[in-house]
Order: sequence, then structure tokens, then C-alpha cells
Amino acid sequence: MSSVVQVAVGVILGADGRVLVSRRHQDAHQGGLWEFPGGKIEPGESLEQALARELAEELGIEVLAASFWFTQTFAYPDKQVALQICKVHQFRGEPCGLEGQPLRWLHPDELDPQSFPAANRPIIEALQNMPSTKLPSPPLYLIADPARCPAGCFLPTLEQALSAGVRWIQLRAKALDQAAYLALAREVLVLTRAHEAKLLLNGAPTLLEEVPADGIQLSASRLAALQGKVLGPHTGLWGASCHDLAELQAAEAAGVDFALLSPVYPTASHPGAPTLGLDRFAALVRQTRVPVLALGGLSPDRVPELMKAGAAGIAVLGGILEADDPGQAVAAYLAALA
Ligand SMILES: Nc1nc2c([nH]c(=O)n2[C@H]2C[C@H](O)[C@@H](COP(=O)(O)OP(=O)(O)OP(=O)(O)O)O2)c(=O)[nH]1
Repeated sequence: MSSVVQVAVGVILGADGRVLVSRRHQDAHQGGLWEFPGGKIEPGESLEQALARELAEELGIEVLAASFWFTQTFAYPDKQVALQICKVHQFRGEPCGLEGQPLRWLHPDELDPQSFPAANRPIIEALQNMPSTKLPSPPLYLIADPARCPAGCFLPTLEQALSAGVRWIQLRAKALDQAAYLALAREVLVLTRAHEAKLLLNGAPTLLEEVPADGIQLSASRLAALQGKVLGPHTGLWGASCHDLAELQAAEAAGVDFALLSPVYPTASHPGAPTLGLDRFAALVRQTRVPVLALGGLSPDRVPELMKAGAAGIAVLGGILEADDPGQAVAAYLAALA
């Protein structure tokens, strides 16, 4: 069989969670079946260039933000393909079938694997199981630690952050004993409920039996204690705090909905600790299908490069809690994510 055909494939994500599919021309390889738009990577072209060119040629759109997702190789009887699958998060223009191909925006649950080439099955499966559809929007995760605020200021600061648009909070309070933690969690839950925001507790999953929050953030050590045990079907949001590839793999094996990966940049909370840096962060994100939020030393001006590197969102601690004006800090992060 001839060499592997490298293909740039764009999973174009609409704001409402639907994806764009188009029908392959009857005469093409795998003709008549639906596909994710894209095409062969030309010699000398990067994946990014090929994706931009194909989507401009086929749909008339300009890709503004895309990230590599994963590679799917497949051997058809007559051809071997390596689909380089990218998520397209942002584009300019209204997609239209410039080559006469029909287009449809479908919810992942509406994608019928039988109507797609066989190589697409894992993509469809990944889309249908994509936990990121469960993640709160905007993807700004506030790690709320009362130790970061002056006495009496913690709950008012959270209130300000929620009023400014935070929809996702983790209560992390290592300095409190369990009773004090649970009492605080009950107070925070009243605030998050009032703002229709999600609250995740940091600790053992059994905490949810005490306070009906929306999920659990597992530390790296709790994750390790799971020893690859699958979390099983769960209704809440489960996050894992990861620092390297082994922890990300454990998080993926455990079936969490998202992972925090830190520290990306130097941070005052862990002075002198080794940092991943942007390139390592991007490389790790490419090696997992779990949505990864960037944490550590972020500022709003770093957000675009992190999202381009494949981050599913960002997590912030001191950048909001210790800001002179937490509401303004939230607004700056949200503007950078928009
Ligand atoms: N674009 C795309 N190609 C796919 C998908 N699934 C799948 O197996 N393929 C295969 C079919 C083809 O063998 C190959 C893509 O080649 P293509 O024919 O679309 O490439 P192209 O647009 O550059 O076409 P051409 O200029 O050579 O006619 O990858 C998919 O979802 N999208």
C-alpha cells in the first residue's frame, strides 16, 4: 500500500455545542459519506496552514483559533490515512459549501457513525463523550482560598467575582479542619446557587454527602489513590489537579471531566518551583483527551496564547482574590477569553 496520506481535519465547534459536517462528493474516496471538513496536507505545509487553506477553499471561512486535538490513523483497503484532527474554536465568515457540498450543524448526539467514513468513529465517540460540554461557560475557574483574603473579606470577594461573571468556583481551604471547611462550603454554596454558578469541593468525594455541591476537585495524591479505578457514571463535575504527563494519564484513566495543569508560569504562591512553560503545556495538552485548564502565574495577557496552545480554559487564584478590584480582574480575564 502507498504511503500514509496526511489529512488536516477541522472539528468546527459552534457556540451552541453543535459541530459542522459536510457531505463528501459522490465521486471522492469514501464518497457520499459525511465528514468533518478538511483535506490533504500539501508538501511543505504545516497542519495549521493546511487547515486554514482547506477551510477557506471548502467553506469560505477564516480560521481564527484552532488547536490540535489528536491523530487518528486508519487503513482503508485502498488507502491509509492519518487524520490530524483539530478543534476550530473561532472563525470569521459564514460557512457555505463552496464546492457544492451539503453542510449541516449537528449536535454530537446526532452524529451517526454509519454515515461517516470508518476512520471517523473515534472522533464521533470523543465528541459524544466530550466532557468539555459539561464544563461551565465561560471557562474561568476561580480557586477560592480564604487564606488569600483578609479576615472577613472572603465571602464579599466571592460575591464580587460572581457578580462580575465567574460561574465556576473551587473551594480550597487547606488551613481549615473538616468541620470549618464544610461550614464555609455551605455559605459559599448559597452564593454560587444565587448566581447559578458551580461549586466544586476540594477533598474526598464523600464531602458531597455533607454539602450538595456540584463536584469534586481531586488532588494529585487522591487521584493516585484511585489507582486507575474508573470513577464510574457521575452526574457532578470531577476535576483532577495534575502537574505532569503521568498525572494527566491517571486523570484520563479515572474518567474525570477536566484536569488542571500547573504551574504553567512562575507563581508567587510556589516561589522557585519548576514551571512547565507554554511549550511543555501545549505538548502535554496534546497527549490527553481530557480538557485541560491552565493554572499558575497567569495574567489576562497570557490567556490567548494558552487557549491557542489547546487550553480548555483557565484557573485563577491570587489574580482575582488578591486583586485590588476583584470584579475588574474578573472582567479582564473574561475579556481575554472572549
Ligand atoms: N476531510 C476529511 N477527510 C476524511 C475524513 N475521514 C476520512 O476518512 N477522511 C479521508 C478521506 C480521504 O481519503 C482523505 C481526505 O482527502 P480529501 O479527498 O478530502 O482531500 P482533499 O480535500 O485535499 O481532496 P483532493 O483535492 O485530493 O480531491 O481522508 C474526514 O472527516 N474529513
